[in-house]
Amino acid sequence: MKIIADNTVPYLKGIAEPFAEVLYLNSKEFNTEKVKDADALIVRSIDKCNRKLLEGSKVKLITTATIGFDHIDTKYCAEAGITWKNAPGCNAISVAQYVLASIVAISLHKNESLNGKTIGIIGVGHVGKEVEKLCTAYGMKVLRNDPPREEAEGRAEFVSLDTIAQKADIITIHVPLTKEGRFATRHLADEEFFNKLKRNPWFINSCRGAVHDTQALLQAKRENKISELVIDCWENEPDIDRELLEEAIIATPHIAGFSADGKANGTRTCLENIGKFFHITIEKIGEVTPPAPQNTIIDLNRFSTQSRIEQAILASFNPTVVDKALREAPDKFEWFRTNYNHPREFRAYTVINATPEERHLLLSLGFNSK
Ligand SMILES: NC(=O)c1ccc[n+]([C@@H]2O[C@H](COP(=O)([O-])OP(=O)(O)OC[C@H]3O[C@@H](n4cnc5c(N)ncnc54)[C@H](O)[C@@H]3O)[C@@H](O)[C@H]2O)c1
Ligand SMILES: O=C(O)[C@H](O)[C@H](O)COP(=O)(O)O
Repeated sequence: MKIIADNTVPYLKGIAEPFAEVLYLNSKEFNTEKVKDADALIVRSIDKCNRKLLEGSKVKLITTATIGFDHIDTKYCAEAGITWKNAPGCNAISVAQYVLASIVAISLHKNESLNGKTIGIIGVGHVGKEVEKLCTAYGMKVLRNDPPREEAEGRAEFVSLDTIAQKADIITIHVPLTKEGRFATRHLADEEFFNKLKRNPWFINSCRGAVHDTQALLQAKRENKISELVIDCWENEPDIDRELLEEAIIATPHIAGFSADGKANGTRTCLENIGKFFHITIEKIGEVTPPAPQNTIIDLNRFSTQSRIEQAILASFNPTVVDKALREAPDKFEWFRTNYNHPREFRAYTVINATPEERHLLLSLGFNSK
């Protein structure tokens, strides 16, 4: 069988070769001619899988190493008899840790405790649930908005978008990008939404850029309806809005889900999908693992007596590092994504010299601690 894989999917090379001919292409090289005799495609969010690419090909399966699948024309796939699969949850913990690290960095910068703040989570699926876990452990109050889940599960656990707008100190969005249907999310955060904000919240978009309306967001920030902005996902990536970059306190090149753990999960899921679909046992799948961090120990005694947990979080992943790089060279948006030094998630670290109280929090955040 023949697989065509994006050559920037990490930890993939050598794993499928024992059972398939594998051709690695960069995103720009994916074209009709190249994919026409492939049985399966392994893709990323930057690889548009639509009629133009697929018509006339013998592709049977598209598997994307991502949670989002707005780059796959699912209607066309249904029409053409092409099965597609994503990797649900693969990098959910990574995104949640990105959100926590970002708000921790802002809280240190502003000298404002997160404890007691209310975070409004819009979209409470794989990512939103992980954000909720971390923020609850951190002593924050959580408001959850998810109309599709509310409709299926009842109202008790959920609030309206208006309630989020009125009551949240921090708003973070974790919905898929959808352009049609009752729950369409394109420009969900628009002028009407921003006009309802009451508490000058911090606003975070680490799902898809088109879920906010850039002009409305800029206006809301300039009118101080939003006090701080964290942007990982942008409209029109990689050609990002430079004014929004200026306004954001943390601006990153769509890397919230880029932990090494999340990337390995995404790759492994793609291989599992191929295995199931074509009835193949993939002997080397166990080799798809993230590398250990250079130093697995975080010693709290290194840090000043205040904010030791916050410093431990930022020692494992600090969004301000990639923020600085992006500001210096916003044209290199995609380059930063391809050449990213994937951090490990909290679970790869053991934090030492914690007090019993600190240890309790560290364990609930997902660190090891002794
Ligand atoms: N920045 C990154 O690196 C990164 C990483 C992972 C995921 N993402 C994005 O985040 C999105 C969410 O990921 P997930 O794993 O939580 O997906 P998911 O499908 O598990 O959850 C999405 C949730 O959003 C809810 N939802 C749908 N429409 C809604 C609406 N109009 N209002 C409120 N809620 C709505 C759904 O009911 C669901 O519970 C992905 O689709 C992807 O686009 C980005
Ligand atoms: O949808 C997802 O999983 C994320 O947005 C993910 O970070 C996209 O990663 P990419 O395919 O662009 O490497």
